[in-house]
Amino acid sequence: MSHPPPNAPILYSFSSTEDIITPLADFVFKAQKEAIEKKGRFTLAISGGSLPKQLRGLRDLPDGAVKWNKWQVFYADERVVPLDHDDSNHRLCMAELFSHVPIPPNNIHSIDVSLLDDLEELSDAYEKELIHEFAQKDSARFPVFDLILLGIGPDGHTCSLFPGHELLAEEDRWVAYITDSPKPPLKRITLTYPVVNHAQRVAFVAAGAGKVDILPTILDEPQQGLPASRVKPVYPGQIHWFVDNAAAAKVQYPRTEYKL
Ligand SMILES: O=C(O)[C@H](O)[C@@H](O)[C@H](O)[C@H](O)COP(=O)(O)O
Repeated sequence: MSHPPPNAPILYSFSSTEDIITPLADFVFKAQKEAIEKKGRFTLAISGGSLPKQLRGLRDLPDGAVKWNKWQVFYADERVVPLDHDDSNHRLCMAELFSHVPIPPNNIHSIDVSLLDDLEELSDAYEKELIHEFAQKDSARFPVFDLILLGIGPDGHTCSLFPGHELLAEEDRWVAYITDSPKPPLKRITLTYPVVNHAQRVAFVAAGAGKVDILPTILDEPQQGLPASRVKPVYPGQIHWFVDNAAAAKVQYPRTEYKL
């Protein structure tokens, strides 16, 4: 059976980093509304960096608009550190977003910190957490997240999938670990491409001049195979890029206007 080719990414570019906040909140809001109407729940994976802060528009939506109790949140990648450590993506997401909204703590799936010394066990346990959420309810080979929110590094990495790393070729596991991250901390777990590429939607957020030299390679020369370019959700999955003009200054890829 042949599958249609992946959808082309949609690029939205805004005047400033600040101007990303409202459309991004609108986008996440609509994604959760559609998912909850269809299936009664919203599954989200989220990474760290500046992304959690850029989601602050969600905090300003009218009370009751976001059905926080229907959200199931996983981390697209996580540093293998205690949950209150400065490097923890969970700590960051709690501080920037989740501690400000009425989401039940059990709906936020953090790593099992009793397993910090055994990465194999830790990533297996996180995979089991995903299986519990997805396989029993959806019975698919790979989880289909309603939305995965990602950043990119200046080297084109996304999640903890780094250029040239053997994990780029992982085809089976849902969650994998690395002990040799080129960027500290060394130890991380990450969702793999089969999971990222089965999502219904992926949204990348990239802002600031620090991304200006890598974005053209990711968007205009995907054949170079940088980790972020390898995110190609199977049809009908769709990638959306939320960037600012500083980051997109050298990108040729056509822009689309975001409609609120
Ligand atoms: O894993 C890491 O070490 C970082 O979290 C990294 O993946 C970050 O998310 C990107 O570099 C985007 O960073 P900004 O969001 O700050 O641009």
